[in-house]
Amino acid sequence: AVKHTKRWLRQPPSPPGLPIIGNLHQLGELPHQSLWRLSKKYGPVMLLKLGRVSTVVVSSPQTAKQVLRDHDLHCCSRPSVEATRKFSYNYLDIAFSPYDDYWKEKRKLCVRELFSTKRVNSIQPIKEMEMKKLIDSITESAFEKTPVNLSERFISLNANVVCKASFGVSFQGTVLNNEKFLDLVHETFEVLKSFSASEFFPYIGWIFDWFTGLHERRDRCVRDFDAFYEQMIDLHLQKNREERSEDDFVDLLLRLEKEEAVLGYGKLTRNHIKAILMNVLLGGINSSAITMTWAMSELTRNPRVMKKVQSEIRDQIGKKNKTRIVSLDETDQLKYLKMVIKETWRLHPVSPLLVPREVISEFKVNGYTIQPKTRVHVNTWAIGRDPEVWKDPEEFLPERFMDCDIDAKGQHFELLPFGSGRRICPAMYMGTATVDFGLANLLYHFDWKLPEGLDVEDIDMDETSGLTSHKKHDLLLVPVKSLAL
Ligand code: HEM
Repeated sequence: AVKHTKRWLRQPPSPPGLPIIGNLHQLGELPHQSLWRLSKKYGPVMLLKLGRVSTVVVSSPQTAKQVLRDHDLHCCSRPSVEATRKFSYNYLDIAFSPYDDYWKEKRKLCVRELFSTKRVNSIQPIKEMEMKKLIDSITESAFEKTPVNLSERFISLNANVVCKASFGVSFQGTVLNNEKFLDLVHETFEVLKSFSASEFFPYIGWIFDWFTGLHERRDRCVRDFDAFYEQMIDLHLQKNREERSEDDFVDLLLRLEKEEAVLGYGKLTRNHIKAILMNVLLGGINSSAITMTWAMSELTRNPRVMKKVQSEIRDQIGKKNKTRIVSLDETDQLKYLKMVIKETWRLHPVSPLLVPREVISEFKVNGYTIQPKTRVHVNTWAIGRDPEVWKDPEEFLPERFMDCDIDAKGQHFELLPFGSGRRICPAMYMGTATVDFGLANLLYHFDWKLPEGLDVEDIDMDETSGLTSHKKHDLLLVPVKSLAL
């Protein structure tokens, strides 16, 4: 009995909960913000009961370091959740798959074949072509003095690039014509973030989900995506490979399937290919677009920073050719732009609670015992606002990164836009390259004004919740062809 009491005492502090639902009602509409407020009262390691699921939330760089670095191996699995199970063909993907040899091999394969620097460079011509189209279309809006919906444009820019790089086609020509493709991506994120009772109330929750129609919506998305992958794979199998100069992601994965690439205890199958394509589609399209929208919103709210970053880009790139695209290599020299992007990630991390982890074996954080099967969230949103770490945390001040070695690569636990440890985003370089390249070009070619009648104070910074958190209301700005060029 003594042992039992001692164990109980070593549990992290918990906010008082209600019977059955536990602390679920305290999550509110924006869980990362509610959990931040709770952490101020209960500390940087908290234990919550979300229905039947024990969840630990850590909210400081020190505790994040213990979880993601010191005890990474103890907690680098993912929980089994019905929604992600369906989208990932029974966890055959990378992001939602549990930690095992299978996952290790899949991840290694993708890092080598899909997310490598070589691949990123090889898709650069596609990016440049799509960027040119975007600049032409924004130039038209500039002539007409009409606002551009940047939130939408960033999503379609990335969707075009990801589709071309992955499937060798633009999504306009597929079974998911035009709007349908973007609608499906949007609906998938909605479904993934919707409250799912089966996640928190095993055995009985599905009744609630069935009643609210969540099951049906989810199944429809999975079916539509499946039809899309099938069409893409068929197209690639039919086509004569010699017809195309460059292998795209589907070519690569089909080649690996044919070569019977070994993954842990098994081989790469058709369903693996589909599950991996799901990660590429959802990870590739959304995260960079979200970052670019937040960056443009912060820059518009902070004209001083906007002016400074534009001067840097225009001074460095030069003014010779108004139609030229700023290349990815050239973005290397744009030190202030990189600080602007880090500052954007500090205040607006794309995945504010990271992707949930599941504990494999017991470990301790700040002396508190964390039990196997517990879910772990790292509240990077809270860490970005911690006054112990950041001076004037609410201020958008890229200069704070001037003489400081904090980068976003997972080694500095104050800033974790890509997570850290074994589960760190494997496409960190690809994501960063997309954001650097996209912002550098839009800031080089255009000045940006608020639509008629709006003031800087009118830009709201409301967020959405979910696996990823984006700006709730679309960002609309009026482009002005830069006179400085
Ligand atoms: C600015 C862009 C991006 C950001 C900010 C971002 C952020 C993240 C974060 C926070 C995680 C979770 C890490 C954790 O659980 O600790 C993650 C995981 C992942 N991301 Fe990204 N990401 C970006 C771009 C991309 C792109 C372009 C792709 C694919 C083409 C991608 C594919 C993935 C995958 C597959 C995982 C799961 C890794 C695993 O569980 O082993 N991401 N990303």
